[in-house]
Amino acid sequence: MVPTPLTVRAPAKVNLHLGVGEVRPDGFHELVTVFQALSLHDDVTLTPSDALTLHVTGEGVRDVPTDPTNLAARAVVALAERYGRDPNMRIDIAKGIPVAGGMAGGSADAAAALLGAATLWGLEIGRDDLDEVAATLGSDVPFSLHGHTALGTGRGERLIPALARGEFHWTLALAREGLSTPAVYRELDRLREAGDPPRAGSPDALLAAVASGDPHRLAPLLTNDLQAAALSLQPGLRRTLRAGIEAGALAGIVSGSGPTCAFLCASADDAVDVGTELAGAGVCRTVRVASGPVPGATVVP
Ligand SMILES: C[C@@](CO)(OP(=O)(O)O)[C@H](O)COP(=O)(O)OP(=O)(O)OC[C@H]1O[C@@H](n2ccc(N)nc2=O)[C@H](O)[C@@H]1O
Ligand SMILES: Nc1ncnc2c1ncn2[C@@H]1O[C@H](COP(=O)(O)OP(=O)(O)O)[C@@H](O)[C@H]1O
Repeated sequence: MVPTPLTVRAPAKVNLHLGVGEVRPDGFHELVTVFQALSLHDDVTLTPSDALTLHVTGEGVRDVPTDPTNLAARAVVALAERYGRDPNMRIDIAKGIPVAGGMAGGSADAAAALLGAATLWGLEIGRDDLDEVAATLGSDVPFSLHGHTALGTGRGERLIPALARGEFHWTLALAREGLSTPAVYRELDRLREAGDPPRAGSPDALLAAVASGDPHRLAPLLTNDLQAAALSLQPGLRRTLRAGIEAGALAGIVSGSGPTCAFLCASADDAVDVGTELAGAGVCRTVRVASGPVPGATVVP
């Protein structure tokens, strides 16, 4: 019998608010963050096989490992070990999320692989069990499973769903080179040792703005403590951020650890206009438009 493949789609994210606290004894930083899942996604297809193999196509394939360090492979192995299953399968990843772009592409693949493997094996486990395995794979993986808009605390893995009304429209400027997440956290630590860069306050006003559905109210509240560190490592991003505002975006922010810049726009049409101007200005590798919030990892019927 020919094995039946199963495809799971998982979204990119942007941090609308990213407050970075102190370094914990385990090396992670204490976070208060508001995630939003966006309509830019990876598709992960699992096909039962007699070996665990990986095949990657699409955005940034050159930089995605096809060995057991790939987060989707690690997800399948972690779940197989926990529930006594055979991890052998073919994993096909169609990437739409920029690699090392601060948009949780690897986490999306891990979340998709977890949900896919649990579905293929018919595991009767709850979301809590899946969340527990997800958090061992990366701080952002639980959010990639859940999607929508959520407040994240701890190292980002403890989630509380947040209310969001309507649809927010984004233009994303993808950079030529990626940024390493640990390097950006280290750069923030260095900047904080050398001075006292401003810190994000409480996310309460931002959460109220997201609930109102009004992008004009949300725009001035977008904040990211990692932005100063990302700009310090890639100073050219300042130009990208300026160009997006000049093109008519309501606000621009580095997405998570960067270097993708995310621009909040007043409408879907504005997002396309901002993208066209940014592409013409030569300040980024390429542009995408996206909207949010969208659901987390979902089996594609
Ligand atoms: C910065 C954020 C914002 O959402 O995402 P990206 O922008 O990279 O997608 C996350 O904190 C990244 O989450 P994720 O990419 O899952 O990171 P992990 O694999 O858990 O950790 C990678 C490394 O980042 C640093 N790290 C991560 C999370 C955290 N709360 N404190 C940290 O200091 C640590 O150096 C850790 O070893
Ligand atoms: N399935 C995967 N997709 C993308 N990157 C992966 C994957 N598995 C491992 N990685 C590695 O994880 C690192 C972080 O990539 P990614 O998750 O795309 O970015 P970010 O952490 O900035 O959101 C990259 O250096 C990449 O080589």
